[in-house]
Amino acid sequence: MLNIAIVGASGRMGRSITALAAEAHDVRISGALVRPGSPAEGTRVLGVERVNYSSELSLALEDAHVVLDFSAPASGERVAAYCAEQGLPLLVGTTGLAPSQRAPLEAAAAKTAVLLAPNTSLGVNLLLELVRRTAAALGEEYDIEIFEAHHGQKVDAPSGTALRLGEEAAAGREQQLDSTAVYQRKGQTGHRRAGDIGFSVMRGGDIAGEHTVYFAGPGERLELTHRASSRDTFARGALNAARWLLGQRPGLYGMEHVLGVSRPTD
Ligand SMILES: NC(=O)C1=CN([C@@H]2O[C@H](COP(=O)(O)OP(=O)(O)OC[C@H]3O[C@@H](n4cnc5c(N)ncnc54)[C@H](OP(=O)(O)O)[C@@H]3O)[C@@H](O)[C@H]2O)C=CC1
Ligand SMILES: O=C(O)C1=N[C@H](C(=O)O)C[C@H](O)C1
Repeated sequence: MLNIAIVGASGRMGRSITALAAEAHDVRISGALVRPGSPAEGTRVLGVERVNYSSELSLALEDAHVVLDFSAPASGERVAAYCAEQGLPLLVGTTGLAPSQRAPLEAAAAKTAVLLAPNTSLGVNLLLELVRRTAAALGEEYDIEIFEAHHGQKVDAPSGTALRLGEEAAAGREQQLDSTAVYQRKGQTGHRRAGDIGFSVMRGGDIAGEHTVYFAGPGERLELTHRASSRDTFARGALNAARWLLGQRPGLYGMEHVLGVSRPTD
């Protein structure tokens, strides 16, 4: 039985993972890290088991074989440092990480397996590969724009997935996203600069997650879209990643390693 501890267990993703884990025969939720003072703190009965929902890392993660973090950027460093110290494999699904919040996660990978996955769905991870190849094949004559739509409770923008799609598109053109990304347009913007990668964002309702990459060229437009119809698709991917993480050597991984999707730069 694979013991999984969740950071962010009472959130939307945490609840979805907990529900799917209850249906699986090979995994169980062994603990959950919650914020100090959270109403979720205490002992919960999950199925026939009593599970610690604690703000103490050592209690929340004590029986874990793998840790899944779907919470907020602020908790990442503390969790990653503890996982590194204990040699506990860690999946970070949280998005909206600033570079200074990502660095401690990368540092933890020297001591344990760390999987950074802004999107754990199978479809999006195939889309990343398609986008890189399409950008490489079409070149700069085709303008790239990325659109994403999510529910109104999402707190970061653009989504972590949209940013990864942008990185793949830029890499397909042998460029860096930092030097090509355009996140806002308003007023007298002037002509579109060749090579720009533009982002636009919609928030509303209960949209689980939608991403489209447009390649707009002379006389035609290619659109590659992924639509998640349920959060369960991310939860299923997270459980599969947890199964894969068990026994992995220390290092920094992505979903491409879990899914066996090759990347030209690997
Ligand atoms: N990788 C993927 O495939 C996916 C990633 N995500 C990402 O996962 C993250 C969570 O999304 P979602 O579940 O919708 O968000 P929610 O806001 O529903 O849940 C976040 C949870 O994290 C908890 N939390 C916040 N800060 C801390 C902390 N410092 N320590 C412990 N727990 C904390 C919150 O607790 P409290 O309720 O007390 O505030 C809450 O339970 C987001 O970054 C989102 O973008 C989402 C879907 C898929
Ligand atoms: O917050 C969400 O809901 C989601 N966040 C992830 C992201 O920012 O890319 C993944 C998914 O699209 C849902």
